[in-house]
Amino acid sequence: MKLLHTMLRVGDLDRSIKFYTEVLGMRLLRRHDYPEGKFTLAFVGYQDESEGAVIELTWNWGVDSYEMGNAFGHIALAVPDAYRACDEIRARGGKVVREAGPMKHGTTVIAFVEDPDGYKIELIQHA
Ligand SMILES: C[C@@H](O)C(=O)SC[C@H](NC(=O)CC[C@H](N)C(=O)O)C(=O)NCC(=O)O
Ligand code: NI
Repeated sequence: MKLLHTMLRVGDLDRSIKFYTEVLGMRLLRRHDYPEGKFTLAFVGYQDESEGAVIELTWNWGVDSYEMGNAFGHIALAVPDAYRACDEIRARGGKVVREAGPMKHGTTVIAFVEDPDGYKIELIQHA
C-alpha cells in the first residue's frame, strides 16, 4: 500500500489554494469540477502524486463552513528551521497558533499554524 492523500473539506477553495500555495509553498497539482455531485476537488502538494502524499481539498458547492469538532489533529510538514518557518509564514499572512519550540513532554521542535478553515498544520524541525 502507499499513502496517497489526506482530504480536507474547505469552505472557500480559492482561499485554501492561495494559502497552501502562497503561504506554505505547495503546488496546485490538479483541479476538477464534478457538476453532477456539485463539488470540486483540488490537489496540492510539494511533489507529484506519483512521488509523495498530497492534500485533497474538497469544496462542496454552496457550503462555506464546517463544524470542526475536536477529533482531527493535524497534518505535519518537515522544515529545516521551525523558528524561521514561523517568521516566513507570518510574513506571508499565515496564522501561527503555537510558536516554535520543544514539544510538551518531549524534545522535538514543533510549531503549529492554522489554515483558513482552522485545520492545524504542524511544522516539525528536521535538520
Ligand atoms: C511528534 C509530533 O508529530 C507531534 O504531533 S507531538 C505534538 C504534541 N502532541 C500531543 O501532545 C498529543 C496528545 C494531546 N493530548 C492531543 O490530543 O493533541 C502536541 O500537540 N504538543 C503540544 C505542544 O504545544 O507541544
Ligand atoms: Ni504530529
